[in-house]
Amino acid sequence: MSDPASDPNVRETPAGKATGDRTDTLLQTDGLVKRFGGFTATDSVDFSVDEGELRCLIGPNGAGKSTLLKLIVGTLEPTAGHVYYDGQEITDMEPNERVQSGISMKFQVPSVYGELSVRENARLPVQQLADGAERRRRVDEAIENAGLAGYEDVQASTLSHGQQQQLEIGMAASLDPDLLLLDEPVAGLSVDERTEIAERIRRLNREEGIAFVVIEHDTDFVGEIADSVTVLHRGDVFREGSIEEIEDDPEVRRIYLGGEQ
Ligand SMILES: Nc1ncnc2c1ncn2[C@@H]1O[C@H](COP(=O)(O)OP(=O)(O)OP(=O)(O)O)[C@@H](O)[C@H]1O
Repeated sequence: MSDPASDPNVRETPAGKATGDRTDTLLQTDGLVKRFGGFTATDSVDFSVDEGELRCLIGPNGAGKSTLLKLIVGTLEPTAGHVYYDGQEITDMEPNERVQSGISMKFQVPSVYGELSVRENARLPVQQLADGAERRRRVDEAIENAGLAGYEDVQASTLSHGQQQQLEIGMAASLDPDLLLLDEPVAGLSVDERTEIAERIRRLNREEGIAFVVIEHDTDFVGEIADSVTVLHRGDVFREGSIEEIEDDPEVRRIYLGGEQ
């Protein structure tokens, strides 16, 4: 990564991180707008994540949560606004470059290949690595992080839905990210599977120092894992705070329970 302070083409973050006075802001969006035709999915979103922070993103259906993550990982282009990561503007950076810079994402739609084995799946994200020993280490680490040691040769389609989600999280983590974005990683899972994934996420956060943004609807799960919570509503940040502050906020209750979306 180039030194932003010496590169005149690199735009500094609004927080001024790109200079010598580093803050611990890892990701920041500034006025991020995404329109689909005449519909505004995200409306001037200012959102930030600190290094090593575990932030959950909640909000009613259609609030713009998935859209915001796709804008951060670069699979959608913003209509307006900026994205900064580790002190540099990445708004125009290709998704694969963002991955190399340390942003990884597990999408809402499962992307494990059922006809491949666990090990073959785990090889996919790291197949570009030239160093064979490093590649094998990352594959083993992905399987270990997914809690699937002993399942290496099992066909992925025979895994439970929870194990497949864990495999995907392990694969996303094997890219050695500083920021991992997870879109509803426990949707449709049993209580036990959710607990296991909560532990997995917490361990990656504490032991590997990976910062997370996790989209999740279930506030019990959010309470188990989150350092902080952002509520998105009608495409913009509505509230930010601890899970206790968010749960006690009557306006948040109103947008969830009042049927207003
Ligand atoms: N490719 C697209 N084309 C048109 N509209 C879209 C597109 N993607 C998303 N939208 C719309 O943008 C809005 C926000 O969608 P998004 O998926 O970001 O919401 P969300 O908060 O993640 O919702 P959910 O909790 O239901 O997954 C929705 O009204 C959705 O229909």
